[in-house]
Amino acid sequence: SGTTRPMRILHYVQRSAKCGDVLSVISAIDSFCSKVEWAMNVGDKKGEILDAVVLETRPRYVLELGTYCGYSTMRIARLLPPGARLITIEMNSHYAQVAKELFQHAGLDAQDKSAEKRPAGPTCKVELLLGSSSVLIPQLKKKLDIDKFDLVFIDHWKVSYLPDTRLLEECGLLKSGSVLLADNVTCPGAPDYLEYVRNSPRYRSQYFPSQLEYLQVEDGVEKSVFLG
Ligand SMILES: Cc1ncccc1-c1cc(O)c2nc[nH]c(=O)c2c1
Ligand SMILES: [Mg+2]
Repeated sequence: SGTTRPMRILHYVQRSAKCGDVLSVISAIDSFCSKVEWAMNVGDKKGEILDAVVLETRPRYVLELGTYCGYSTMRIARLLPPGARLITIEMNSHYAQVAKELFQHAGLDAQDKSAEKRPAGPTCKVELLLGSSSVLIPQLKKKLDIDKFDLVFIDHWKVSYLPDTRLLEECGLLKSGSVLLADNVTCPGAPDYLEYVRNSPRYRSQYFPSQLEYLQVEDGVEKSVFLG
């Protein structure tokens, strides 16, 4: 039945955002999703909290769980210094394809790591992995030569927040001071994840109240520092 929502976002951006200008791509997505059609980007309000946490953490290695159209990937990437690496995992191949095309429009040097034809080692900041986070997380050290993540942005599916966090711990991908930032802990909600990070002695957790993207509905993000 014609186009999908991610395609409509992509077409709007291609028509109205300036090539090579990541800020204009971000604001074009926000204006489309607030004026034309809602979509599950982290959005501008929670996006400002994300920005603040990225700037405060100054991460060199970032993991994002849930790329969707790449809106938060671009918000994070624009604040990272050259040499930093941002790995984003998406299990929906259509979402991943749209994200890649949005990165291209934004002039973000992004690479589809699942593609065969790629130069060895990271030549660019954003590395998009296609697949399930529970399958890919245990492969990150070996396949991508990553040791620990300084920041993890969790924004995929609420039932996966807790198991994937436990997996990150078990795979030795977190170090003392690593920051987890989880979207949607109020809406749609991730109660088991919240219970865990708020009660575990291994985390210091803080809730940032906000609103669901583009709506007047309450939501918030949870920042949890791993204590090792
Ligand atoms: C889709 C939706 N409907 C009503 C209320 C909230 C949502 C919603 C919002 C988000 O920011 C999401 N982020 C990642 N993954 C999601 O599934 C998701 C779902
Ligand atoms: Mg979200």
